[in-house]
Amino acid sequence: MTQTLPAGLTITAPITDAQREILTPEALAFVADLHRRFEGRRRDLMAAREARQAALDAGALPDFLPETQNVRDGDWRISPLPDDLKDRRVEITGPVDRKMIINALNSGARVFMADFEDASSPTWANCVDGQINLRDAVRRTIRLDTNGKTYQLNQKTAVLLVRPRGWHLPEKHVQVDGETVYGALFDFGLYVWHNAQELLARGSGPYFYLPKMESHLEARLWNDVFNHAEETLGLTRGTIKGTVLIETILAAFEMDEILFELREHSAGLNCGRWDYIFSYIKKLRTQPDRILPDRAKVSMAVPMMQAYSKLAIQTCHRRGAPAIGGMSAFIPVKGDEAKNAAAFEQVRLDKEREATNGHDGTWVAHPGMVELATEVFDRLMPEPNQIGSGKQADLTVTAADLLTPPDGSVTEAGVRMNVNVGIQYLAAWLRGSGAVPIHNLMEDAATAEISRAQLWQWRHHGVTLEDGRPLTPELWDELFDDEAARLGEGYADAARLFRTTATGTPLMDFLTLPGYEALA
Ligand SMILES: CC(=O)SCCNC(=O)CCNC(=O)[C@H](O)C(C)(C)COP(=O)(O)OP(=O)(O)OC[C@H]1O[C@@H](n2cnc3c(N)ncnc32)[C@H](O)[C@@H]1OP(=O)(O)O
Ligand SMILES: O=CC(=O)O
Ligand SMILES: [Mg+2]
Repeated sequence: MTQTLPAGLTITAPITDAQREILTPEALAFVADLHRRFEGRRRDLMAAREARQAALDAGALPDFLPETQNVRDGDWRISPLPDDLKDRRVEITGPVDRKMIINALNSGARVFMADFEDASSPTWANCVDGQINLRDAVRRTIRLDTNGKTYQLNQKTAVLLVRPRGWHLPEKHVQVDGETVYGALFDFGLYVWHNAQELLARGSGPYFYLPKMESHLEARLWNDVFNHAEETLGLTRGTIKGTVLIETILAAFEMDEILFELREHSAGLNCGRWDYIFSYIKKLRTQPDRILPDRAKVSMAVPMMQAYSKLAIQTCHRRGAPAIGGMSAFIPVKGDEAKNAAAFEQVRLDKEREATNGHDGTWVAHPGMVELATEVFDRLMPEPNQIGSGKQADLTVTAADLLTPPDGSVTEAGVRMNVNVGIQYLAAWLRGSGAVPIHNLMEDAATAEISRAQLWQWRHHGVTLEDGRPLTPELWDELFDDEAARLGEGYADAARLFRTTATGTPLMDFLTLPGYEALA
């Protein structure tokens, strides 16, 4: 069977019969229309990111924007939340793999975020088969027979949210009028085209998580995309809902503005703590007084991360919006009772901190953590959410609170750990797996980004290690090469790529961009 493509659109990848059901001429025409309308603005916004980075490289610091003071001072609220997004106490996340989708929807969590972003390696097969899986999940026909086991949906399942790729990631297999289509519009467009009406008929809606934004103008672009999609698909204005991940240091200064831009479409904010740390390092990379200690020491308990989380809670609640917490990397440990108990204890402490601060829900990485997180939020959040709780209402967060790095040193073990985990993760990503357990922790693209950005920052500034030795380029090379050698020849390609992303000048924007060139 040959594929009829809309005028001007080409696909440079093989298409299976099953994928043809997603890549229909009508759905692709919708994607092409989104591209033609919005690609110019996307490109301008990426150029604005570069200009902002140049100012930060020259020594500027992020601050609250003077030109949007009226938005911060104004008395407005987001549109009322749909019923199925009022109580989001526990949200599980995972890649768009068929088994994971079924397991996550059955996990007992209130919400499942199906991820085309940090947890997915964006191979063509992952991206398009992920859409097949989501279509079947929405229609409740999803089923998998594997290893002698049948997977299908329980009667009661989680509410489905989808995270498309960020504004920066191309979908290299699709061109419109000779230009590459970007992943955000491809993932969003296909999902909303195939599922919006079906979701509404089933009492839910087209709901999204929006990643990695750096300004309210990027949120405005998503809002305009939503408006246009609603008009095209005959949906009532405000049907599409987006929860924005505050996971860049710049977005932390524009939380009110982001909610305002999306106010008809907003379902709140989330603290994407991993990319937030990556963004802090990346944006302030040239500034010697902003060096972070070992990755493991930048926990949610440190002042700068507490300021970020509490500001998200205060901002959201003032606007009638939920403030969802973030992800703890701990997952159940098989075959070691003590380590397993310690992992559960870490998650319990993290979720208790979030619920006590006033978050309206949290993320877990594994079905084994759903019960624990639910118990914590049931105990500390008796209402469906904490929007009216008044928690953090009197808080004052300054720019310095968000920008002051935590105390703590850089150690040889910290350098080695970043190299080891970064290479292992990248090797898995290059093989098509975007989320993997490493040293009993869940790791995804954001881990690798933090790791290589730290390695770059520590090398660039020649930090002094805790034991007094300066991290010279020679010592850095020695530690890197030693860790890479320990992993063995099977990791050579990943090690080479990881090294480039941890040393190139200036620091590369995203390791997934050069990585994507190597993906099928
Ligand atoms: C920074 C951020 O962006 S965080 C958000 C993005 N990251 C993620 O979403 C990562 C989510 N987590 C995962 O992908 C997985 O937990 C992993 C890859 C880390 C570990 O997965 P596994 O190696 O399969 O773990 P494990 O063997 O313990 O799994 C046991 C069962 O739970 C299932 N499972 C594990 N994690 C999940 C999940 N997040 N969603 C659904 N099912 C899951 C497995 O499929 C397996 O099912 P089975 O018994 O039917 O075969
Ligand atoms: O996407 C979530 C994060 O922490 O990064
Ligand atoms: Mg992230």
